[in-house]
Amino acid sequence: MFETRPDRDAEVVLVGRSNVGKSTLMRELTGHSFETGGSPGVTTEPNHYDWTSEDFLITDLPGFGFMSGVPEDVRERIKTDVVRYIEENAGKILVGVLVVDGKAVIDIIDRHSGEREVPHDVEMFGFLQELGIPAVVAVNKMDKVDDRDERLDELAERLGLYPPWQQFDETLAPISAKRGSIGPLEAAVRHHLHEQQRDDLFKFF
Ligand SMILES: Nc1nc2c(ncn2[C@@H]2O[C@H](COP(=O)(O)OP(=O)(O)OP(=O)(O)O)[C@@H](O)[C@H]2O)c(=O)[nH]1
Repeated sequence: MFETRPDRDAEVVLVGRSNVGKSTLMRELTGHSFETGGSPGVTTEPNHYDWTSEDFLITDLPGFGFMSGVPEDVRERIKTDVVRYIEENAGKILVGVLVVDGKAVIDIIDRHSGEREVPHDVEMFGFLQELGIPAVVAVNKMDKVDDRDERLDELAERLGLYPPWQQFDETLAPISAKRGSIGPLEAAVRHHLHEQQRDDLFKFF
């Protein structure tokens, strides 16, 4: 882990609500061990690591949304910090990975959708796109989901992507971090990295 943000140009960030399995996923991606399943919302600062199979920085941003025992103003501050971090580093962030709980995400989104309310996950997805950062949604805990395609179609729809979800496999990556099956996420991230390398190459012509 690094104390402050290392001076590297290529970065992938991980964002997500509390308890979606971000630490479990980080362990799979980096080989480091992290505290998992402890009290939610323990991480309050960005943590930087090396992505083992690629030459870039992977940053675990603090979880946002509901955290039991954490006061509202602290939660708000964490979210503001996360947003600010992404804005300030947007030029270097190659991909934003939004981690969601595949079993719970639809209910959570629907519960928080209203006239004056945009659910955090939907908001974050839109925010990354607004900043021109390719977003990949790591739909975690798929081992708990029976009606897989139906769920993923529903999620696509909530994010403004027209089903069937399979059209968006660079954006929606069903995974199970706990079981170590994260292939779709690695493939989606690589897709965006290569696309950007290609764009960079074309700039010379
Ligand atoms: N069934 C299942 N459970 C998972 C999976 N990934 C993580 N979990 C469980 O979900 C719980 C939360 O996982 P964490 O990795 O601690 O989640 P987190 O997002 O880091 O949580 P915070 O520390 O609150 O930000 C733990 O009990 C994990 O074992 C998965 O793929 N499938």
